[in-house]
Order: sequence, then C-alpha cells, then structure tokens
Amino acid sequence: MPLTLGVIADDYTGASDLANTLSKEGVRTVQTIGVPDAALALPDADAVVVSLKSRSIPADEAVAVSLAAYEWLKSRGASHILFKVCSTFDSTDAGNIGPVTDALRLATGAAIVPVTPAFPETGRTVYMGHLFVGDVPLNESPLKDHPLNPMTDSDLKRVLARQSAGRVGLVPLKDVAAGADAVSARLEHLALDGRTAAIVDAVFDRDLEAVGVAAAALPLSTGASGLGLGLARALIADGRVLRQASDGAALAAGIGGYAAVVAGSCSKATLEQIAIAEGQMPVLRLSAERLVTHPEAEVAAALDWAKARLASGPVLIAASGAPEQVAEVQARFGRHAAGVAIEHGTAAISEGLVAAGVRRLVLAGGETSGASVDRLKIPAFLVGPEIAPGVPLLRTEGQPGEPMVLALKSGNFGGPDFFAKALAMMGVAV
Ligand SMILES: Nc1ncnc2c1ncn2[C@@H]1O[C@H](COP(=O)(O)OP(=O)(O)OP(=O)(O)O)[C@@H](O)[C@H]1O
Ligand SMILES: O=C(O)[C@@H](O)C(=O)CO
Repeated sequence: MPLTLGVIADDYTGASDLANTLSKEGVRTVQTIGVPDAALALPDADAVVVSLKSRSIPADEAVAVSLAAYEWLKSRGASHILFKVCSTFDSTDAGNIGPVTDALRLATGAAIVPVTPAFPETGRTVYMGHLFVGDVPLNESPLKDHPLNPMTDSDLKRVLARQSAGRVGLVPLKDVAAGADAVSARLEHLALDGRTAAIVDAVFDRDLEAVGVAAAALPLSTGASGLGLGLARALIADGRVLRQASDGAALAAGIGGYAAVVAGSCSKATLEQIAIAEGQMPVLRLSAERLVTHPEAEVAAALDWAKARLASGPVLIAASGAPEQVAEVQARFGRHAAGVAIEHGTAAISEGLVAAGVRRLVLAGGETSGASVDRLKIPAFLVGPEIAPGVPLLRTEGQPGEPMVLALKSGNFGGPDFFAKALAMMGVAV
C-alpha cells in the first residue's frame, strides 16, 4: 500500500517525537534510521518517518541527505512531505532549516512552504512569527545556552530569512483563527507576492488543525509535532488515512535484559532529570574533558563501573554538564569538536552496555541519541505508547538478534522523574 505521509526528521529524538504524535492520532507509523536500504522489509504503514542526523551538519550535506530521503519517500508514494525540525527551531544562520526547506521546495515543486514549530502540548507557541517557549520568548529561554545552536532571536521570520535563499512571509493568528480556507488564501497571496516560505502562527491545537488542513493540500510543510498533529487529523478527516488504534501495550512485552540510561543532553530539563535520578539509581558523571582527550580510557572506565552494577538494577551514565562547564570545554576544544568527541564517547558507551547485556536503553539528547543509535546499527523502530509528551517507547525492527526497547528523549522533554518513568514502562523498577 502506498504511503500517505512522508516525514524527513532532522534528528532521531525529533523523529520519535513526531512518530509518537502520528501514532497517538491513529496513523500507522514506522520510524526508520537513515534512508532505508532497498532490502529492508518494513511493516505496512501510512506514515514513514525517516530519521536523519542533519540538524548540526554542514548545510550542503543536510540538503543532500534530505533529498535522498525525499526520493525514497516519493518512490513509496508519499503525497505530502513534512520536514520535521525542532520545536525550538534549533539552527544557525548557516542552516539547516532554511537550506533544506528551500531544496525540498524545489524538489516537490511547491510554490510556498508553511513553516511552524508550534507544539502547544510542550509549551511551544508562535505569535506574530515569534516563538515562545513556555512563558518566555525563545531568546530568553534556556535555548539561549544550547551547546550547538544557541538561539538568540525569537523572530522566526528573521531567523528563517537569514538562512534561506527566498523571502519569508507570515500567516498571522487572525487568519489561522479564521480557519483553513483563510490560511490557504494567505499562503496563496504570499506566494504571488514572491514569498517562498511563511511562518505560521499557532497557539492552540485547534490552530494546528486549521494549519494541517491547509498544509495537507500542499506538497510540503516544515514544522514540529504540532504540525504533525494537524496533518494527521486532516489526513484522517479527508479519508486519506484510516484511523487505527496502536497496540502499545504489546511493545515492550517479552524484552528482558539489563537496563541503562545514557545522557549527553545539557538542557535544563535533562540536568534536573539526572539530579533526580541520583536518588534512584547509581549515576556516573563522565569527564567531558577526558572524553575529548582520552576517550578510550574514559569509555573503558565507565563500562567497568556499569558492569559491576548492572545485575543489581539500572544505571545512568551522563556526559551532561551545566552551561558554565559546557562553555569551558568548548572554549578549550571548540564547540563542534567537543560535541562530536563527546557523542562518540557516549555512543561507544551505549555499544559497550548493549554488548554487556543491556536490552532496555534510554538515551537523552538528539545528537547523543543519533550517535548511539547509529553505533548500534538499528535500522528502524516500531512506535509504542507515550512515556511523556514527545517521547514514545520504541521497539527495534529489522535488526538481527534479540529486539531491544529504547526511548530517545529530546533534551527539553519529559518531567523531572522522566528516567524512572521510562524505565518503569520498560518493565524495570528503580
Ligand atoms: N559536558 C559537556 N560539555 C560540552 N558539550 C557536551 C557536554 N556533554 C554533552 N555535550 C555535547 O552537547 C551536545 C548536546 O546535544 P544533544 O542534541 O545530545 O542534546 P540536546 O540538544 O539537549 O537535545 P535535543 O537536540 O534533543 O534538544 C552533544 O553534542 C554532546 O556531545
Ligand atoms: O520538536 C522538538 O522539540 C523535538 O522533537 C526535537 O526535535 C528536539 O530535539
């Protein structure tokens, strides 16, 4: 059966967030890691979310891999493409949201692309083109201290224009509140005026329903899970997708083995979650400096520490540091080099944990999860029940050997008790 919705996600946790939203709305969804091999047999699905690791790579590479994902999705019949970006619009003036949206627009033949990172369930709202995170503008939120892409401007019209070849317009809330026809009319007007993308305001889920109907009539949209919700509801309402309840309970059934958490996210939410976990399970804080200068020794020491404890219950291993620690490491080694070296270290630790018998694994941070999932050579996931908004339980699919259950947590997501909750849903008591 041909696909209806094809999603190209710029990181792995973001992909599982979107897959979670689609599956919660009743869309049969599979998440793949990278552009699937021709040989990979996938279960029947209405939506495939292709997870890329393209958020923080050079823009030309992000464009190339996104176009490859597009070609694969098109060959499977996808009638609408959603480019899934972070709900906090993580990007820099060099990209990659603008360059990838531009390239996909040309490939799909779209005149204009609606763009909205709104995700009201997690407090991301867009008004007059400005993104709010909870009750503060993006540039006053913890995202101003992000290790890879500090967000210092809440005006997404400006942010997107700086990284796009085309001109950027706005679909204001008054049009969105007037409904899907008003959104379509405004997009058409902006396209005639030479705009190639438009930031779309949205504050409530009902706004995203209107945006979803307008977007589903176009070949391409760019956004986060809120737009996924709008598209899912629109595709079900117009009969392109038949709503199906997901069989979440069965997902983790029969998967035993040791359990662990590996964290590389330095977000405020993750730092708080690690602090809470310290009262619930053994926690090892890695030295970020040694992960850069002596990676093999730091990884080996962490694995020795874990192996001595895994039989007694879950363990947590974190590279994550507070903003001042991150700044110090970056000043010494460079932002990109430090990030990549630390991701390699946490990925090697994930690999060592699985070799030691871990089958239930929670990963925190988009880049961190991406590096670990690649190292574990997982081709795809079935999407299960929600642990917290934006974070589902995932079961590996298409991998030789025993299946595993994982959670890929976006840095900013999850309540303070997230790690214990995720482990509990995997059948592990802390
Ligand atoms: N102590 C540290 N000092 C400097 N950089 C670190 C440290 N610990 C982790 N990092 C790096 O910070 C980056 C965190 O990015 P990651 O995407 O994993 O988390 P996040 O941005 O919070 O999550 P998300 O992308 O889902 O919002 C990674 O590149 C990681 O290697
Ligand atoms: O949209 C979000 O906030 C998340 O899915 C994400 O992409 C964070 O990395």
